[in-house]
Amino acid sequence: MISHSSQLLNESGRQGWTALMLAARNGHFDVVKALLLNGCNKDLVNKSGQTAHGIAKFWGHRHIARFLASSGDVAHHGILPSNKLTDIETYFSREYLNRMSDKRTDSEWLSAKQSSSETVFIVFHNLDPFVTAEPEDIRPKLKLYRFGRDSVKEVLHQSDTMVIFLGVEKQECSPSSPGSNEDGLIAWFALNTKKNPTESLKVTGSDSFFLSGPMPRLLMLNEDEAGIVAQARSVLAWHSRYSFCPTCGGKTKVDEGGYKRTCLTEGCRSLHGIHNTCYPRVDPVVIMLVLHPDGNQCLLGRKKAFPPGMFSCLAGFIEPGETIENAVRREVLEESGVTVGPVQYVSCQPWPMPSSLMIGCFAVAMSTDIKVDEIEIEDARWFTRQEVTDALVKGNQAVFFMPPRQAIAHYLVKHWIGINANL
Ligand SMILES: NC(=O)C1=CN([C@@H]2O[C@H](COP(=O)(O)OP(=O)(O)OC[C@H]3O[C@@H](n4cnc5c(N)ncnc54)[C@H](O)[C@@H]3O)[C@@H](O)[C@H]2O)C=CC1
Ligand SMILES: [Mg+2]
Ligand SMILES: [Mg+2]
Ligand SMILES: [Mg+2]
Ligand SMILES: [Zn+2]
Repeated sequence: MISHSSQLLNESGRQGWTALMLAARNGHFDVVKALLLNGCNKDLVNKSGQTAHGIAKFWGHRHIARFLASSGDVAHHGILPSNKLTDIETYFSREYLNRMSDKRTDSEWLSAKQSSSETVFIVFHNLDPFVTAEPEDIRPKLKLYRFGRDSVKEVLHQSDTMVIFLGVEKQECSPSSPGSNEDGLIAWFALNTKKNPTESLKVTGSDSFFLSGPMPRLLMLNEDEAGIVAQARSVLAWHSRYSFCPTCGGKTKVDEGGYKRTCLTEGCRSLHGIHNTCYPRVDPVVIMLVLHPDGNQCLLGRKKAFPPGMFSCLAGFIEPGETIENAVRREVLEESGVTVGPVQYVSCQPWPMPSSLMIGCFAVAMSTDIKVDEIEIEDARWFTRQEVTDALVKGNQAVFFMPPRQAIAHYLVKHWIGINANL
């Protein structure tokens, strides 16, 4: 019945009795549990002013009364939005290319693509991408400069240039032109150099440059290309930081289109079996919007390094051997002193500075007193729905402001407000 007519969950009959009250009255423990798990409201009262908890106590079903009193965890799920979220796209997350990982070991195919005139090369210098400002916009949007084989020829042959294979354009982005090249696939590669390569690059048009410094300028790309930069920059950053074998300190060579580094020292342990030290890394981070038990406030904090006036969701690195849910609970407790019950995953975002994966969650607070950890953050406060709405709408004009729309923290807050717009 619950799955067919979930609207009946909190329906009441004569004298305001709900299904939960009847289950509590008659001692049906499993029914009480199932109803709560499905999000039924345990705080409703009947016409005699009794809650399900009061009824269970009155009729001597002590285990049910205890469960109803302590089942904050289950009951608080009511504060979370329903699970029916559509697949959510964040900045840096769009997959414009098909990664074609099976081609990474096909060195013949890779070198054929590198010398094909249709292949696209994007160029980084010390991890800063080469971009072009699109002049027609008032606030210029940046586009990656797409080089052809001949324009990067010199750079490609420099000894300090790292080359990685990114993938091929999805067929829907580029209708293949048969005959021009064998499989009709347009491959993309990314290059990174230590020395400024501007002089040896062949650039047409003006207003093209290396976009220096990751933040906030990496947030000015168009959405298709933000995803390409997320992939390229993280892998290139890995190469620039892990040039030697982490196991023995020996020299390594680049394999698999830039997705692997193999140690050149004979007998090195990293050559036997599979070792994560040989592959690009991703650091998982939880970022969470903690919701007050009243459902109408959320917890935001300030790191010392934030610009004055900015508040954001709490965040922290997941530790080895830890689940997403437990990392959320630990980081929130460490940074704000607030204890967290239910945690719900919402959406995630690659964050290529250098290679985090921001895992965005909603979480429900079980306590509300704040005790700020003074080292990692300098302030944390409960903000009302109205205050965060103002911050989103008025931007810098509000009492405080939040990270820009491209950041998942912004998205989580906006999503929470949107879901509960009727409250
Ligand atoms: N706090 C926020 O609102 C936001 C944070 N972020 C990003 O989320 C990430 C994690 O957030 P934090 O609050 O800084 O984490 P955090 O709360 O875990 O504290 C950071 C500390 O953790 C340690 N740490 C553990 N593993 C680490 C690793 N793999 N890399 C670097 N440091 C590590 C370091 O001592 C570092 O100072 C950062 O990259 C930050 O830029 C992004 C958006 C918003
Ligand atoms: Mg922390
Ligand atoms: Mg933190
Ligand atoms: Mg931490
Ligand atoms: Zn080694």
